[in-house]
Amino acid sequence: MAKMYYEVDANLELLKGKVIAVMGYGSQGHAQAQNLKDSGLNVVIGLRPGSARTERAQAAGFEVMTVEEAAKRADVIQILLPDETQSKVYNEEIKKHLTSGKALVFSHGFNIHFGQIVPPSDVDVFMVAPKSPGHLVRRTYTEGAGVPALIAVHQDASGKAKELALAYAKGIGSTKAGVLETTFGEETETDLFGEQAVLCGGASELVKAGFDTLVEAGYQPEIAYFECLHELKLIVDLMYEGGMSWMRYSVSDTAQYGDMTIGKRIVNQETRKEMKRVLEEIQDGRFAKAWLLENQANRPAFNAMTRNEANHPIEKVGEQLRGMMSWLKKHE
Ligand SMILES: NC(=O)C1=CN([C@@H]2O[C@H](COP(=O)(O)OP(=O)(O)OC[C@H]3O[C@@H](n4cnc5c(N)ncnc54)[C@H](OP(=O)(O)O)[C@@H]3O)[C@@H](O)[C@H]2O)C=CC1
Ligand SMILES: CC(=O)[C@](C)(O)C(=O)O
Repeated sequence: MAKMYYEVDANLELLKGKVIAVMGYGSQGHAQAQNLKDSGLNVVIGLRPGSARTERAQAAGFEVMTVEEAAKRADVIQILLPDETQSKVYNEEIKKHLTSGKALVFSHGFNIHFGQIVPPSDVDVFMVAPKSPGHLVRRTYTEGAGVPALIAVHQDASGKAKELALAYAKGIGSTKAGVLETTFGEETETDLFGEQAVLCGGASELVKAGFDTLVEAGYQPEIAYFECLHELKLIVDLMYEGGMSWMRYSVSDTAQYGDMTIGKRIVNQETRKEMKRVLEEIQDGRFAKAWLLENQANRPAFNAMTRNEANHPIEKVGEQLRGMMSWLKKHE
């Protein structure tokens, strides 16, 4: 069993007295910056002039400046910009200020692993990757808890890179939940695979296929939504709490029998073969190349697919039903 690191394994004092620049104030940036600040650390925010997030960051008590200014002032630079923009911003605004003794931090290994950013050898380069969407990184911290995170060291110029990574993980609350050590390559390839084949991609296609099957057979769209999306969260919550066995204990035996007999027809051997092909395309860089080229072409396919997905009937039905479920926690 891999070693997990917790509060006692991390020393926040290593970051006290250092200026931490969080570049970006989006899903991860707003959460990590606020958590670090609430942990008593000195955080500044780097954003592009005119960013819509500037006011929100200032309202949260942060000094906001350009990425270049923040990089100049910082001892620790956390790049929480979109993966596809990090290389350009790094080369134009960060690289020149990444002087000896500083630390460069990431929450996803994409740009290091695929050679889009190549830092100088005299700086620490490490990762602290929360295994959670940013908004839950913040929500769990405010509730006195934390989300699990991965750490990885790419360069250890100071001899303390891992200790600094653990201190940073403690600053965002993750040592309350548990921190696992990995490599930039393992985090990058498993994270890309997870979000494509299981979490976002696999799950949304499974939900839409189920919803479409029921609606096309003439059942009410509301019923299809409750069955295929609303209840999926509840079932996954049970898996999260106690594994497949706890979920199967909690659901009816009828459901468990159907689960164990029909499930393998839905996610079958062909699905597993396709998952292996998806992983190969991640490992050999084909996905990374497609994503970087898509951005260089100003995202024609990304924009078209986003528009088409937003028009799927499940989105309208879901919006109407969520409005009726007053108990549902609305996202910030
Ligand atoms: N989303 C998540 O839950 C997770 C994300 N990660 C990783 O965290 C990193 C950040 O992702 P995420 O938080 O989702 O990103 P978001 O898209 O939510 O936020 C990006 C931030 O960067 C700013 N930004 C965009 N372009 C520029 C630019 N050229 N110059 C300066 N600032 C810019 C945006 O502000 P504006 O556009 O207003 O300028 C925004 O504040 C990525 O590496 C991602 O892989 C890791 C784990 C989970
Ligand atoms: C939340 C997370 O880690 C994801 C899905 O991989 C991402 O948003 O990058």
